[in-house]
Amino acid sequence: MDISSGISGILSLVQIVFVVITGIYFWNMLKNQQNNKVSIERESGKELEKLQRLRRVALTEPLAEKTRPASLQDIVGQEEGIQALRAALCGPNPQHVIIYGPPGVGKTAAARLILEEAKKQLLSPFGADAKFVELDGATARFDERGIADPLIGSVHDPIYQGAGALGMAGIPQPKAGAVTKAHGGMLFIDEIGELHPIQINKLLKVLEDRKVMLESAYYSSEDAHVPSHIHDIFQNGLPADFRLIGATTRQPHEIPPAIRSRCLEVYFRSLTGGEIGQICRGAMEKMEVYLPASAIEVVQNYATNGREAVNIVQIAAGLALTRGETKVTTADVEWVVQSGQYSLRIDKKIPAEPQVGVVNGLALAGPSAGVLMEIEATVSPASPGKGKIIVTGIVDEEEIGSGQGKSIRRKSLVRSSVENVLTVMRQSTDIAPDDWDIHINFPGGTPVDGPSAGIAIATAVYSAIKNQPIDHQVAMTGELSVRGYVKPVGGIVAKVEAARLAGATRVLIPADNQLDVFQRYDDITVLPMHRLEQVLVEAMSISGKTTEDRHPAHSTELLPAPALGALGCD
Ligand SMILES: Nc1ncnc2c1ncn2[C@@H]1O[C@H](COP(=O)(O)OP(=O)(O)OP(=O)(O)O)[C@@H](O)[C@H]1O
Repeated sequence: MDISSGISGILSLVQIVFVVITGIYFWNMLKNQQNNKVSIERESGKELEKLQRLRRVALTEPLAEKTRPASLQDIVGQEEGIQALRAALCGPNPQHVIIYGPPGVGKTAAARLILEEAKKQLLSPFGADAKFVELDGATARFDERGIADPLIGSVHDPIYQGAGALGMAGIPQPKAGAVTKAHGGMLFIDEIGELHPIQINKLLKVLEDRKVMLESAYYSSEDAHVPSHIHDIFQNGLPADFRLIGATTRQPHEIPPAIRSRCLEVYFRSLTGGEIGQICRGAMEKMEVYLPASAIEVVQNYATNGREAVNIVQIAAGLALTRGETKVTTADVEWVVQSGQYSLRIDKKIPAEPQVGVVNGLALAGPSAGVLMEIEATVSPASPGKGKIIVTGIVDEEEIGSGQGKSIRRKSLVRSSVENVLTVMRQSTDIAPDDWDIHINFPGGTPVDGPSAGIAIATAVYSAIKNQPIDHQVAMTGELSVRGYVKPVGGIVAKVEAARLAGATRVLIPADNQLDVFQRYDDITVLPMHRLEQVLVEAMSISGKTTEDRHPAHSTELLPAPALGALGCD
């Protein structure tokens, strides 16, 4: 055997060993892959089985869903608000809307139903498949890096999206947000006042453009690997033509003006005890249980809104149903209000009889929640020109503009109103307020502020000094200028409504606040006031004559100087 044949033998052996090793390597690799596949399939099989087991479990329909209003007619007490919603959204040119109102009075329920109502209209642009998309402004936080934004949408860049096919190929993927999901339908943003200012700005841009433009540093219009639909999205935007319904428990002035100016503003009001009772009876029927009148009365006394009413009925019904009964007892409801620590609801009513120095003022307890607010004044003689003023039950000082980088502290507006009242009296009347110690009180435990109590404060002080009672069936609201003019105030509809619900027969409002809708009320007369003299005549005329007797057709002309001879017209 020569050397060369020995070498070639060794080489062949090495080759064989190499081939065997490579073969074993690939065989192992295949086996591993096979094993992986089998274990993934086994794992996936187990998960699927778990999922199917979960899907087979179904509880009965929750009582909260059973009691949810199924049509706009089921929503109690919000006729005006629903009419405004219909006008805004059910016509041929629907508008964006913001619904203001206290919590739990039917804002969400109405918004959820209005799209279906709109679809019934022949000229409505909403198609049969138009979607209603909901988002909660309080939880819809966006990511400042733009990686996730449930409202506007975002781009999953390859670096974040993992090893999917498009990610591997380095292609950014646009992800639609709620504005695009709502395209062609309605986008409902509950608690819209809680959205971050940047989100509001982005939303405004979408409302303006009716589409969303998305950006990514990973996108190149030249890249031939990018699929055409992604080119299309980056170049033309994602469609986002929808109508916005925002709901908020905040006051209108707390909502950014830019969004307010693009929306029709709709107000839902707080519910009366009677309306709470009606909601209670509706819930009872839907839950197929029975509550005696005394139990409904307990709910009426403790629930301050529709949601609380329905919750109390649900828990009380739960107690009865677990006993195997469908009759809910008054004791069940009492137990729920005690254990739930509900507070007794106080529906403010007008006083039983005329009193000296006590006047029914009107205030706002929310954007569309008016309340009757008693204002009382007492006086005692002081040394001439040395009288003191005490004002209690008010906000002393308030901070405004906080949270927006700048805040200022200002003196209470009620205190300013008191000073205006005294100026008017000093200048134009035969009474000298500086000769009296005057105590003005706003009872009720909730500090009040705002200028709209001006005419009420003046009436209370005037009545106390003159020792002349004020008609207990009159309520009033209006700012008083230092020259004795009655200036307009906010929330007039809610305030008139509160006066009406409290049992007032006449309500005095600034002439500039007069609305046609007030003519429709048949249980209260709304009288427009220009000057304080008119206010005093109306407030202190308790001879039993009606307003019609005194001023036919509710004349808004300036009255002659009042017989009271106190305040002169200027
Ligand atoms: N006016 C109403 N008429 C009938 N049911 C009502 C009314 N208001 C509230 N409810 C009941 O309370 C539930 C909750 O009401 P809804 O969510 O509509 O209130 P909301 O005003 O949107 O409150 P929030 O501001 O807290 O979201 C409803 O599903 C309904 O069962």
